[in-house]
Parts: sequence; C-alpha cells; structure tokens
Amino acid sequence: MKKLLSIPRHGVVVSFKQSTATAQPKENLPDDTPAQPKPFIDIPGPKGMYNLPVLGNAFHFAPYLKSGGSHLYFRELNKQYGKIVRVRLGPNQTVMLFDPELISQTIANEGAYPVRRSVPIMETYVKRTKRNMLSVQNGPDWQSYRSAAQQSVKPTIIKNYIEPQAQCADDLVTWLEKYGNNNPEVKFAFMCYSADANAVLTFDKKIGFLKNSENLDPELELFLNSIRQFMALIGQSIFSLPWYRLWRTKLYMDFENATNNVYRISEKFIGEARIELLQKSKNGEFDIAESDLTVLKCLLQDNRLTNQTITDVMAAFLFAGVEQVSQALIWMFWLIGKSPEKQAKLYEEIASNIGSSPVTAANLGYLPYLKACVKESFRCVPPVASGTARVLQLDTEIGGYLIPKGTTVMFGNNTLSMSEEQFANPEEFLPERWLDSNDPQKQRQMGMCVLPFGIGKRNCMGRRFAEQEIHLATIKILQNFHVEVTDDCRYAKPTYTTFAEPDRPIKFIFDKR
Ligand code: HEM
Repeated sequence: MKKLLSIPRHGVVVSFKQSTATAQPKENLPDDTPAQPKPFIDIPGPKGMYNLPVLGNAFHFAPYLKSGGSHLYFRELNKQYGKIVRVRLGPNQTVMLFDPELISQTIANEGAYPVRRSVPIMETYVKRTKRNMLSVQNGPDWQSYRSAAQQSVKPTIIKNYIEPQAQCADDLVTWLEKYGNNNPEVKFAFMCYSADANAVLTFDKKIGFLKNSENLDPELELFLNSIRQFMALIGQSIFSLPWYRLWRTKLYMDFENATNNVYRISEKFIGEARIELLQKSKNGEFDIAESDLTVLKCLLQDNRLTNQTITDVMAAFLFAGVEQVSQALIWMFWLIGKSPEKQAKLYEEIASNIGSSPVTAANLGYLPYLKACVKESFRCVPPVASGTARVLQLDTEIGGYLIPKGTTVMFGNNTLSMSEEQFANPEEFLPERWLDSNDPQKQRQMGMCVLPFGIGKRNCMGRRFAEQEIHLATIKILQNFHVEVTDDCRYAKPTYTTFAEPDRPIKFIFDKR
C-alpha cells in the first residue's frame, strides 16, 4: 500500500503525487487523518465563456477596463467568490489568493527555484535574440544570475550610494524649484531622477539626466525614452492578442528596438567603467575596501562573470528600477501633498533627525515615520493591478484544494490593500497604522497584504536601492518645499496597464520653505 502524505488541515503541503492522495480508499485511513483536499475544479470562480482560453480575458476585463481598470475586476472576484478563486487569465489557469495566511503558506513552499510567469513579449524577445533576461530566466540558470547579482546588493554596499544619490536628489530639487510648479512634467523629472540614481548604481557614474535635461545628449535621450517605451509596450502587449508570437508585429518591433537600445547603451557605459577600473587596478588605485565598494566593482572583480553577464544584470536593474521608483514618488507626493498634517509630521521627523546635516546611513536609519509613509503609499496605490505571482513547481494543497503543478498562483495584494477586513478605514492615508508595535501578529498579517516588492527567494533584488532612492528624494524635497497637489489633481485615480498610472498628469505646488 502506498504511504499517505500527511496534510495539515489549514496548511499548504507540497503533495508530490496527486494520485497518491486521491487514490487512497477512505476506509483505510486512521481516524485522525486530515480531510482529503478537494479537487482543483471545485475552487469557486467564473465559469462558462469566462473560462475560454485567451478569449475569456476579453469577457473578464472589458467592462472593468472601461470603468477604471483591471484591479477592479480582481476586487469583484474576491467579493463574489471569496478568499480563493480559480480564473482563466489568458491561456493559463490561475488561482487567486485573497488571504494573507494562504499567501504566507504558499511562499513558505515556493521551492529552490521559484518561477514567476514571465511577460509573454519578453519571453518572445529572449527566444528571438538569445539574450538572457534575469526576470525571464528560471531554474538553475536564474539562480546563477541571481546569486551573482545578489552579492552586489548587500546593505554595506548600498550605503556607499547615499552620497552620490543624494546629489541626484539635489538636482531634482533644483529642477523643481525652477520648473516644478503646476507642471505636468514632474513625473518626467522624477523619472530622470531615478534614472540618475540608477545610473550611479549601474554605470558607477553620474550621468546628469536631470541637470542636462534642457540639452540632453541625443544618445541619453534615446536611452531614457527606450526605458519608458519598454514599460509602456509591455503594458500594451498584455492587453492585446499575442500575434507577435507568430510574426514580428509593429508592437513587437518597437519593443525589440527599445530593449536593444537599452542594452547597447548600457554595454557602452559598462565597457567604459570596466576600462577605467582596469586602469585604476594597473595603477594600484583599485580600492576594494568595503567603504568604497560599488555594485559594478563587486561584479567586475568576480572572475567567474563575463562582460555579458554583468551587462545582463545591470540591464535588469535598469529595466526593473527606473519607471517603478518614479511612479512610487509621484503617488507618495500625491498622498502627502493632500494630507498637510501628515506632511508636517514627516517634515518634523526629518528636521529633528537630520536638520541641515548631510544624509548618512545613521540618520537615514532612524526615520520610522518616513518608512511608514512609503509603506502606506504603496498600500493606498499598489504598484500593480493584482500582486505577486508564482507558478507552482509541484502539486500543492492550498486552502483545502489540490492545485496542480504548472498553475499560476497570484496573490491579490491590490485587493487586500484596500480590504476593510484587513485595514480599518482603507481609503484613508494613515501611515500611523504601520507604527503600532503592540500587535506584531497583526503587523505581519498587514505586511502580507501589501507586498510592493514581492516576497520570498525571487523578491525584488533592488528593494533596498529603491527605498533608499525614495527616502533620499522625499527628504530633500521636504527639506526645501512644502508640497501641495493642485485642485484639479486631488481626485486623480490609478489606472493599470503595467504599473499604477494616474488618470491625469499630477501637478504640484512646491512652496519654498
Ligand atoms: C519602487 C520601486 C520598485 C518596485 C515596486 C519593485 C517591485 C518588484 C517586484 C514586485 C518584483 C517581483 C518580485 C517577486 O516576484 O516576488 C521585482 C523584481 C525585480 N526587481 Fe524590483 N522593484 C522596484 C525597484 C527596483 C530597482 C531600483 C531595482 C534595481 C536596482 C530592481 C530590481 C529588480 C530585479 C532585478 C528583479 C527580478 C528579480 C528576480 O527575478 O530574481 N527593482 N521588483
């Protein structure tokens, strides 16, 4: 007789063979044997035409895309079907989890090589160009890239960027002082800031996208536009039929050109940085003291890594980071710009801990209200319409159902962030909710609902950089200005294609302190 797997009643247990669990005759089970998991097909969710591969998507999303975005569809699924929902998204069977405990258990069993379903147009690009993209790779290939890159994003290295990135934030302040008021291009300035802060990281060099924005070198302009286009085209590709898989459509060609531009220009900068470092090394000037170590130095001194691997890692940082940081800044200032008393409290924290001293790792480390504001702004405007997702690598029991290997399990973070069950007054911007240390269990549960940087082994590799860039920009802006949102932008709403975009360009008044 086959041995039966023991399955905790409320847990997620990796079941190696579905047949083992289902074929067992009930009468042979000891009395305390936990209940058999229910079959996949029993998970509640939309049926009939909604289950058609690819076409089903149109039925799901069309009404919501018109009325405000796909995130509203996910909220409706939760309302109609509960904490675990089966839905066909595109060609894939997907299970959505709207429960922090189920999310945490799923991640605990994600295995050695977690898989995130990659964006189809990126997969097509990788197949056609034979490039390596970290976010498309899986299994041991992914791990070898990830572990190479991981050594370079240690906190001891990240803090070495505080000074150069603070200088990028100073450029942002100068731009805002000159042009910021009532200007719909503030988002573009935030993007130039994050491109500057990311270039310091990826090219070991300050490019000055913002400082030179009036007269930007055409090659740098192309670089910035290509990063922007890369994200925008991913958004478009998700909501269109994937003809680009069959032939090189215009959408695909635009995507391929934008992506190639970013690689080509990155290769040039990384090549220059490598030559400079080799020269310094020849002259005995290559300082590898931890206080002087940079991401690029760290990767370049690892003999196992080829030029190509280093460029691939750096390109992954650029693609993943620039747009997202600027988007996070826009929403953060939109929220604090509409909440004068929260802004005053935040300014007070910055003034009393930093004053007019330079920002350092020590004073940056003690700004709990700032960190709570960032977290709360990610809760109020989650960066994506759904949440983190994993493709199950084994048959797995989740929430009492046996879910087959290969199914995408998507966490409903956008829905959970706005759930009344999880957050009192969810519509309110209330950073204080993250500072209540009396109930660590509740804080942990809230943390599972809001996962802007994902979770687990495959989480965002640039999280600490992103947070540092957001913190530095916020500190510098508030040290210099009192910020208000213009009246016509107070009721802006997030719309989702790739990331949360405001439904109108957000404008601010930057009032000099
Ligand atoms: C506000 C800014 C950012 C947000 C909200 C964000 C969010 C995310 C999320 C949700 C993931 C997927 C995580 C998962 O599946 O669990 C991810 C992956 C990733 N992020 Fe970020 N990110 C940001 C900034 C950055 C920056 C600045 C960098 C680089 C410096 C970066 C590098 C990466 C990389 C390389 C991955 C792929 C990791 C892998 O597949 O192993 N991100 N990011």
